[in-house]
Amino acid sequence: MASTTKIVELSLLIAKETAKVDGFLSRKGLAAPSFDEDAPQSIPIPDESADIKEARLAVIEACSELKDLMTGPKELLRFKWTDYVSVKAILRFRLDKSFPVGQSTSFEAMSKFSGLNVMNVRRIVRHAIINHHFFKEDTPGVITHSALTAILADNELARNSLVVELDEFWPAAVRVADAMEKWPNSEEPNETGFSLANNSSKSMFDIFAEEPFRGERFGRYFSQDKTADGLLDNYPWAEKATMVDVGGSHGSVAISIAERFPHMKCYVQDLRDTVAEGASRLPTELQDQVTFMEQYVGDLNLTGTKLTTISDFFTEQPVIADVYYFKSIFHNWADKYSVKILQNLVPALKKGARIIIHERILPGLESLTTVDARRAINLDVGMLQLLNAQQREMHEWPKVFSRAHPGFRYLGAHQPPDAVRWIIEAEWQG
Ligand SMILES: C[S@@+](CC[C@H](N)C(=O)[O-])C[C@H]1O[C@@H](n2cnc3c(N)ncnc32)[C@H](O)[C@@H]1O
Repeated sequence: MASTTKIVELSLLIAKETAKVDGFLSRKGLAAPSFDEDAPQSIPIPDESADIKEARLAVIEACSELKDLMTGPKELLRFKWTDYVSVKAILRFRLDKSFPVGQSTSFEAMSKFSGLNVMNVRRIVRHAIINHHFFKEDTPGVITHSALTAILADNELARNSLVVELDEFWPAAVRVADAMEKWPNSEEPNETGFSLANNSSKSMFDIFAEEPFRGERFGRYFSQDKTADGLLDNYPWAEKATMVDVGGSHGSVAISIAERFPHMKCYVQDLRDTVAEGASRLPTELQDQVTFMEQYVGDLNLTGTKLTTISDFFTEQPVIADVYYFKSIFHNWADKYSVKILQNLVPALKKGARIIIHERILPGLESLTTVDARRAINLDVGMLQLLNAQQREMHEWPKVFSRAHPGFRYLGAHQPPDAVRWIIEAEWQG
C-alpha cells in the first residue's frame, strides 16, 4: 500500500480538525467564519472548550504548511516585498473612514475624499483586497467594507495599533540589516534599525519622549494589553502588602491588583509623561491604594541638568516593597542594561523581597511549529529592530539574575493556564 504523502496527511488533518470547529459552531448556533462586514470579529471559543481551541490552531498550522508545500521552494523564494504598502496608504489617507459601514463607495468618491487620483486609489484598494481582505469589491468598481475594515471603523485602538505597526515598527524592520552592519552585535538601544529609519542617534524611547504625538500613540498601543495575564490568580498576593509596577505605563496591572486585593499598596513607576497620564486617569476610589510616582530628583531650573524621575529604572529604586513587578520590560533591553535595572533595585531590597518578571519566554527549537512559538520568535526579532533587545529562553533567566548580583536567588518560572506570559521569579537573599 502506498504510504500517505505529507500533503495528503496535512489535508486529512485539516478536514478532520475543521469539522470539529464547524460542529462546535453549529451546535452553539454561531455564524460560520467569513470576511463579510457584519461577520463575527473572531471565533468565540470559550476557555473550557480546549479541544476546539486546539483544533483551530492545528488547522491554522497545517494550512500554512500545506500552502507552502503546494507553492514549492522556488516560488516561495519570491517574497512579497509590497506587502504592507496598501494598508499603510489606506490608513494614511483614511480611505477606511471615507464611507460608513453598511454603505458602498466608488474609486472616484475615495479619490475625492483623499485627494489621491483615481488610479492610485484603485491600485491601493485592490492590493489591499487581494492581499489582506481589506474592503470587498463583489461588483466591479463598487467598494464595501469587509470584516477587517468594519473593525477599524469603530475601534480606534485597533486602528491606532495598525498605524503604529506600519508607521513606526515596519520602517525599522527595513533598516535592521543596515544597523547590524554599521554597529556589529550592538547592545545599545540607539544603534538600531529604528534609529536609522528615524535618521537619529537616539533610542526609540528617547525619540518618542521628544515627540509627544508619537509617544502618545505608542502608549495607546500598549494600553490595549490591559490583561494581567494570569497574574492575579496565580501569585500569592494575599501574603504580600506592597508592590512596585516598574515601567508600569498607565498602571493597568497595579490597578487590577489594587481592585482585587484591597489590602495591597501599589506604586507605579514609568517615564514622566506616562505616569502623569496614568495618574490623571486613576479612579478616585483607588487613590489611597495606587501611587503614581512622578516626583523628580534634580531641578532643571537650578542646575540646568537633565531631569531624572525617581521612576527611572536606571536610577536607584527608592521604594521598599515586598514585590517588584516588571511586565514586558526586560525584553526591551539587552543583557547589559537588564543587569543594570536589577542592580538598581538592590539598595531598596529587604531580605525575602521578590522580583517578578512577567513576559514571554522564547521557546526552544523543539516547539517552533506552534502559533505561540512563532509569535515569540517574531517578537524577539521585533525587539532587535526597535531596541537591540531580546526575548530570552528559559535557561537565560538565572544567568541574568546571577550576573546582576549573587544576592538574587532564582526561583523558577511558570506559565498560568491560557496565559502567553510566564511568571519568572527571584528572591533577594542579600
Ligand atoms: C513595553 S512597555 C510595558 C509597559 C507595561 N509594563 C505593560 O506591560 O503594559 C515598556 C515601558 O517601559 C517604560 N520605560 C522605558 N524606559 C524607562 C525608564 N528608564 N524608567 C522607567 N520606565 C521606562 C516605557 O515608558 C513603557 O511604558
